[in-house]
Amino acid sequence: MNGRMLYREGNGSRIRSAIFAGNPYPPCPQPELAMGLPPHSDHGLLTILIQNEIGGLQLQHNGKWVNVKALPNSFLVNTADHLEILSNGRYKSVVHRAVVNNKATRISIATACGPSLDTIVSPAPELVEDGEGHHPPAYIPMTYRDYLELQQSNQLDRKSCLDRIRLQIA
Ligand SMILES: O=C(O)CCC(=O)C(=O)O
Ligand SMILES: [Fe+2]
Repeated sequence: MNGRMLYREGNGSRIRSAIFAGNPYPPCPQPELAMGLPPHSDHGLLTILIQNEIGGLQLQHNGKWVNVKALPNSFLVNTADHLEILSNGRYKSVVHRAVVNNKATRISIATACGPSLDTIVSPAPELVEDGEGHHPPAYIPMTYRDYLELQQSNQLDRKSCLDRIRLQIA
């Protein structure tokens, strides 16, 4: 069973949040017919992932799925949705998924590091050019709380949450 837990810490406007997710993937007799975790990108700024030595994480790169080697005693850091929004699209949120195997249990613990739930996440003003309009804001501002609710709702119509707030730039 997967578990998620929200942790908040800080004072005044500098409150931050971390959401821990424990993901166990038991062996599957027909791994080619199953998916451990479907393709998605993470909310928050960065995700820190710890995993045991059984591989299974794949990243999407140039339209292909690439296996991530599970290095012992290491943290893997993924860029997530709010870093893409804050950087106005300069840093892309990595799309990833977890596949299963028929030999051993894989375990991962992901920590999504984000702002406080009331923070309105929008492109940083320094990265939005108003004069010549080279980099107009590319995402609709939204509180972290509303973003989490949208991501967990059934209103995404098979789109990613990021696609729902991405503005079409002419
Ligand atoms: O198990 C993994 O490697 C990925 C976990 C993950 O993507 C998540 O919890 O968001
Ligand atoms: Fe993830």
